[in-house]
Amino acid sequence: MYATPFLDLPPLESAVGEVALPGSKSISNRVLLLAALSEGTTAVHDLLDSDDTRVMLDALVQLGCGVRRIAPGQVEIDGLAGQPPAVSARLFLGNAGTAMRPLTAALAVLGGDFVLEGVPRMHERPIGDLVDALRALGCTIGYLGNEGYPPLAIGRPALHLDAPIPVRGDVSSQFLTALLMALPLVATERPVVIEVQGELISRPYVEITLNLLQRFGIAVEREGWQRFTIPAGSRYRSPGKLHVEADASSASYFIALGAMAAVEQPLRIRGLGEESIQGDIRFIDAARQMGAVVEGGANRLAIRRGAWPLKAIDIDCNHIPDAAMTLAVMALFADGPSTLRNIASWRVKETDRIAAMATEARKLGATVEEGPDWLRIHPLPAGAWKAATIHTYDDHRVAMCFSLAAFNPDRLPVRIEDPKCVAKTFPDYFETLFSVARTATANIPVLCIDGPTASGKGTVAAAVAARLGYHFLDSGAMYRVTALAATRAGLAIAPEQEAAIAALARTLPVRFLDGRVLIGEDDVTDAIRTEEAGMNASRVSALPAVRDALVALQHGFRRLPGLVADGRDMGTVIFPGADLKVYLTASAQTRAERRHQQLLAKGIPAKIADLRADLEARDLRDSSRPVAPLKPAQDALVLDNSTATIEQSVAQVVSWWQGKRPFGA
Ligand SMILES: Nc1ncnc2c1ncn2[C@@H]1O[C@H](COP(=O)(O)OP(=O)(O)O)[C@@H](O)[C@H]1O
Ligand SMILES: Nc1ccn([C@@H]2O[C@H](COP(=O)(O)OP(=O)(O)O)[C@@H](O)[C@H]2O)c(=O)n1
Repeated sequence: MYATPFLDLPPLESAVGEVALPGSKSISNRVLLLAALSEGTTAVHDLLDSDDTRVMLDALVQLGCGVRRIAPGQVEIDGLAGQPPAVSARLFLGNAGTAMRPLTAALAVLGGDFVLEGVPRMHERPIGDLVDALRALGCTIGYLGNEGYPPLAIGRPALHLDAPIPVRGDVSSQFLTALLMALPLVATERPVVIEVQGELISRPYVEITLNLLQRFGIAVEREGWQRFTIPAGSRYRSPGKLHVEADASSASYFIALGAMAAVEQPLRIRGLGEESIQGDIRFIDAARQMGAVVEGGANRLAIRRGAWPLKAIDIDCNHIPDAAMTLAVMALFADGPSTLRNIASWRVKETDRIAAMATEARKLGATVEEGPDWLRIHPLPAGAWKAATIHTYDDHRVAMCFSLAAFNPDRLPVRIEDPKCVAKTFPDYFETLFSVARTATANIPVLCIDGPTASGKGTVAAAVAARLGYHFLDSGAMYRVTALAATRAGLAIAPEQEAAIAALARTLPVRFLDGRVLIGEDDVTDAIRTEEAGMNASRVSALPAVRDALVALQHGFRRLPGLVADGRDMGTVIFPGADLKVYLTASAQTRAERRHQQLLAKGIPAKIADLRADLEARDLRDSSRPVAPLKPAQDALVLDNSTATIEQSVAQVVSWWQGKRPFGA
């Protein structure tokens, strides 16, 4: 996950390969609650690991449920068989509508002393229609903030279930889902009837609910989409084991990606097929209308670009409310204006999604018209795109949708603010995107930090990389590893052994893993950091054939979404076209003192004067060698940080970087 303030997506050109998607959020949270309400233990496989499922699991633990995390994506839940042993709890449900609504209903009919609350946005998402329905059947629910919105206080009910229970269906289908999941708990002696008032929106989500209720032993009788009867004698029983399908809404971004960018080979999706029980699988039909070529199997999909530009679409989105947001960005690549209709529910989601999509698409240069329940997006021709900073409103779908704008024909980058908001349903969304997206190497930004030893290059470069979400290349480590491997192989670090050391360097099984450096399985992180290893590295690095041998390895670090490279010749030789080159330096005395501190911290005694003499010798060798000598690139910005702190140096480099980006303020 990218926990950076923003993530810059370089211009992307095509997509190829296969993705495995996280489990469905809708199925995951329903299954967790149903398992909790059942008799017996349920083993849930392929569960989505995200913010929304985490708050649900935490709530179930607080309610006294046995929850065992067996492996990533696998939990076991001991059902409460309808009676929460905890009679009072204060549950924090984040921004998860799929936790708030069903838990409200279930706890209100079971009764107790509960408070249900969430993040500020959750307290702006209406729940009044569900509360009205629950109060009508005798539940005790109070509003702790604004009337009609969470947080809620739940007390003990005096239930009367003889008359049909009315619930509005035209604001959120989650109200009906909540009642359908709660009422089997009290339909023991007589049937319970629910009547939907108004047109039921988002029906496919109700179908998921009915399908899962069935698996947990509850056969709801349905008359049209207006009347639902929970039969007398209903009792939740665990199905034992249950697999969660991959999330069809998450798949929409990759279906769109295939339609836009899988030109030669199809893009493949695992864990989801055309027969999915999730309504958003019908996004496939919309994508096909826009020109995608989609082939589906039982548990896989393959998507290719068909029509290009995409074909404009005019579509009622009631059946695919979440995935339809993806169409809004695809519409920018269409052959005419596209209209998305019947999307009033977007206004009460994580944010007002109609306003959000319109505002952000306009930043890209698009013409967008919006109404109370519709959106019309005009295509954005080549030459008219702008490099935009996309605000994401703590809404995972806004972030994921707009990532597709990186495929714009003007080859402009797109900045996504707060990229970690995708954690709600798809924590590794951007990593998954980068695993299949392709672009010319020249499009991948590089920031170089070169300079003499102990100037702070490594420290500053790693911090800048972390701030930007970029990869980090510590090129010095490669020379250090090569020198160590040569010494261990009994090779003298001298010109006579140049060819042999170069051959060794070319096939060295070196790996960089979470700050550790490995040769094969051998962890050499500490061994390469001694002063002696630094001096040997300096010697080995003066051998031209060795430098040559390490070029490809260094170029290999230039991967999406970008690279910060630290060394001596990053800006002069390895990445001469880098977007920003910084030459970081400090006085010899300051650098010797820093090294001294560094060694002391490791418990290694040293004298500042000796260290200074050593580093001056190293500077001299590094800067006087004929091949790739240490010197600032002509277009480098020099930063003498003798009197600056690490944080000040990092801030200066990031600020220079921002100045080079096309996003404006
Ligand atoms: N601006 C700075 N002010 C104070 N100490 C610094 C500064 N920059 C780096 N250091 C410290 O100096 C030491 C050497 O930094 P390092 O990043 O290893 O340098 P290099 O990679 O250039 O050899 C580290 O212990 C680091 O924490
Ligand atoms: N791009 C690079 C990086 C390091 N080197 C050499 O490798 C040695 C060790 O590099 P390093 O960056 O780990 O060293 P420090 O600056 O941390 O002391 C340097 O003294 C350089 O001689 C190089 O020649 N080219």
